[in-house]
Amino acid sequence: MSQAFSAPGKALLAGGYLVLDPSYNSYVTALSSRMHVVLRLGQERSDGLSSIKVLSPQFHNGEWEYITTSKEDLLSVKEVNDRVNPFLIATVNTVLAYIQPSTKYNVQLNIYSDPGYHSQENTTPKLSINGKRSFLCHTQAIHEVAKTGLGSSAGLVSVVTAALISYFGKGKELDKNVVHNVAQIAHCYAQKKIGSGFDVAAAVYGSIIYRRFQPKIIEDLLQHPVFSATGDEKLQKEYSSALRKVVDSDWDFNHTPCTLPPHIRLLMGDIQGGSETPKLVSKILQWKKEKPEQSSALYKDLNAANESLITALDELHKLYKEKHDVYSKGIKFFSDQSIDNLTKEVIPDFTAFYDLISSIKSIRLNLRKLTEYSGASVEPKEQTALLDDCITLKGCFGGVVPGAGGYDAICLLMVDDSIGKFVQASKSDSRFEKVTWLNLHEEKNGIIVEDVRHYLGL
Ligand SMILES: Nc1ncnc2c1ncn2[C@@H]1O[C@H](COP(=O)(O)OP(=O)(O)OP(=O)(O)O)[C@@H](O)[C@H]1O
Ligand SMILES: C[C@@](O)(CCOP(=O)(O)O)CC(=O)O
Repeated sequence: MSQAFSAPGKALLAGGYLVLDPSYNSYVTALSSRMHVVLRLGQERSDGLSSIKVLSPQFHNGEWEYITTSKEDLLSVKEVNDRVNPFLIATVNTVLAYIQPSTKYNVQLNIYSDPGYHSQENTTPKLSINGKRSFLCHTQAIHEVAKTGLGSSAGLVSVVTAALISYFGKGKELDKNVVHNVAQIAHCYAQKKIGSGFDVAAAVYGSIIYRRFQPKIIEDLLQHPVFSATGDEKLQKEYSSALRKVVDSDWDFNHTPCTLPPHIRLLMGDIQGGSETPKLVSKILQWKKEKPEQSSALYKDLNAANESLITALDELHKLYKEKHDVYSKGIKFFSDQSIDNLTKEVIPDFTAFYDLISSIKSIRLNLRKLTEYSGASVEPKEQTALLDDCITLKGCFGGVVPGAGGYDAICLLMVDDSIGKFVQASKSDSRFEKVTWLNLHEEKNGIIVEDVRHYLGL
C-alpha cells in the first residue's frame, strides 16, 4: 500500500500585508515547483511501538523518526534521535490529535522537493527509474540551504498532512477542507505565530483568491493547557477533542479558484540580496498602530487597486470566451510593443488589457506610498527602477514585488510568446544584471494524487 501526493509553491501577486486582516482579498498563484511525498507502510519496530519515519533524501541528515512513548499511548510522539524539524513534528502531532488512532501504525514518508524552492548551488540531480521525476541533491542539511521564498514549509506541512490523513482514513476520499484546516493549525504551531496562511491555502487549493479565516479560531486552540503540561494524557485527550471540533467547523474564509488568463504568464525574477519578512511585517504593523488614519486610507486605496487587478483578470477571461479574435489580437498587439511606449488613447477593444496594466501601476503606486509612510522597504528604490525597466521591453504588462516585497524577487505578467525574447534581451542589458529569471510557471492545481511509480529509485 503506497500513495503519493504533491502540492504547489506560491506567489502572492496582490494582497501582501492586507491579507493579514480577514477583511481583504488577495490573489495567489500556485507555481510549478511542487513538494512531493510518498507514503509506504513502514517496518514494524522490535519494541512494538508505533512510528512515523520521514526521509528527505535530498538533504544531509534528512531523517526523522517519530515514535510513541508506549504501546498504549498512540497520540504522543517524540523524535528518536532528538533531531529537530519543527514543521514535521507539529504536523505529525496535529494529525495524530485529529485522527486519534486506535490501532498501531508504522509508516514511512519520503519527501521530495522540486528545484525552485531552494538555491541550486552545489547540487547534483537524481532521476527516478522511469525518468518522470528529477530532484536536486544538496550537500547541506535542510535548514542550511538558502530558500527562494516559494513556501517550502507550507508545502511540506500540506503534503504530509494529506498523506497521513489518507493513510489513517483507510481509503476514504481525501477531504481538502480537513487537510487545509489541520495543515494551517500545524503550520501556525510550528511557526509560533499565526500568519495569514495564504501559503498553506495555496498549497492545498492551488491558485486562489484568498481571504483569511478569523485568527481567533487557531489562537484559542494554541492557548490550550496541553502545551504547558506535556505528557498529561487527560489534557491530551481534551485537546484532541477541541482540535477535532475546530477542524470540523466552518472557517468562513475565501479560497475561490482562479487562474491567469490564456497566453498571460507569470515570470519570476530572483534578485541577489534578500529581505526578512518578519521585520517588514513588524514595521508595517507598528506604523499602522501609530498612524491609524493614514494607514486606513492607504489600505483602502491599496485594496481597491488589488481588487481592480482581480477584476481585470476576470474581464480578460470573459473577453477570451466571448470575443476570441479580439483577445488574440490584443495579445499580439501587446507582444509587439512595450507598454512604456503606449499612446494616450485606449483602443476600446482592448480595454481589459489596459485595465490590467493600470491596476498593476496602481498597486505599485500604493506599495511605494506604503514604503514611504512606514519606512519598511516594500518596494525599495532599486526594485522600482527594475520594474520600470521591465516595462520598457516588449510583451510585459507590468510587474510587482510579490508577497512581503523587499529585495527578494520580482514577479511580471507577460505575453507567453514574448518571454523567450524578453529574457534574451535582458541578458545583454546591464539594467538586469542582478536578476536571475526562474524556470517557473503557474500550475493552478493544489494537492493532487501522484503516481507512486514516478518516484521509484529516488
Ligand atoms: N524538503 C524538506 N524536507 C524536510 N523539511 C523541510 C523541507 N522543506 C522545508 N522543510 C522544513 O521547513 C523549514 C523551512 O521553512 P520556512 O518557513 O523557514 O521557509 P519557507 O516556507 O520556504 O519560506 P517562505 O515562507 O519565505 O517561502 C525547513 O527548515 C524545514 O524544517
Ligand atoms: C506580508 C505577508 O502578507 C505576505 C508574506 O509573503 P511572502 O512570504 O513574502 O511570500 C505575510 C502573510 O501574509 O503571512
